[in-house]
Amino acid sequence: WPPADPTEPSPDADNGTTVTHPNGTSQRLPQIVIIGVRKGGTRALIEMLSLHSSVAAAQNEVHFFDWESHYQKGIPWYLSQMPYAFPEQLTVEKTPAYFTSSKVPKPTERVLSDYTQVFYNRLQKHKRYQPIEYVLVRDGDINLGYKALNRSLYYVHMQNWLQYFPLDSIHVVDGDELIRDPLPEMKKVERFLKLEPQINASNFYFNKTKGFYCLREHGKERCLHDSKGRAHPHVAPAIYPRKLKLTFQSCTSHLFNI
Ligand SMILES: Nc1ncnc2c1ncn2[C@@H]1O[C@H](COP(=O)(O)OS(=O)(=O)O)[C@@H](OP(=O)(O)O)[C@H]1O
Repeated sequence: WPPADPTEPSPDADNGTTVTHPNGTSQRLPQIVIIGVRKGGTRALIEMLSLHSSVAAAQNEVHFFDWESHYQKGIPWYLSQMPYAFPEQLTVEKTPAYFTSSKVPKPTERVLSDYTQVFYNRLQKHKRYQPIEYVLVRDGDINLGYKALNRSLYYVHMQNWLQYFPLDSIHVVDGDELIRDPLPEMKKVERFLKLEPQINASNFYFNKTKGFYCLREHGKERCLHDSKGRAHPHVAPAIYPRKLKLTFQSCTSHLFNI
């Protein structure tokens, strides 16, 4: 399907939530949002979900709810970032940064507020505050100010999402399983989204060179970009203090309790 063209004029449909193309496709706000977690396999998930004929995915990360400069552009801009989809298709976008952004889970008020304000308030463009890069361990203790570490505190971030979204509207994909054996994980996603079962074993093949599963669609094979599945640097075990391991353990158990 033709990707969203940001140079096109803003949509002016009645409610601002659909733009129709002559071939019967339209841009619609996403029914599915992959909120994270960063480096958790979100690109693999959205590409694998796109194998389903009832799914149309936004190609790029949209960063609508977490980047003030995008958010200020309003719903019409968000809509313009969406793929053209046939009526029976679900639209999906993925922005892993949503998961850890404290303001994002509270969408209704923000969206309504934006909807009324956006035409009147385009004056200010804020640049995101760039956090200082912290190190993993500081003074022998865990540095929770280190972003990469903080993002891993799933329990903390999930609490925030659960304040505004019922648990049954959230599906957790196991990123390790998505790497090890993607098909069962994708079948669970299909079931959660109530999609007709369609993704099957022939959609995946293991690529020995890449060391990951790649995708096969209509006879065409493709792997994820080279930036996905890179070798990780070796970290000396001494850098992990005991406390760090305990923190991860407790987070994991909370996540499983959800
Ligand atoms: N099939 C397949 N092919 C390649 N990579 C795969 C696949 N399935 C999951 N992964 C894992 O996805 C990790 C990147 O996660 P994200 O796409 O969420 O990263 S990002 O936050 O959008 O940058 C990426 O992390 P790295 O291994 O560190 O590159 C992969 O481990």
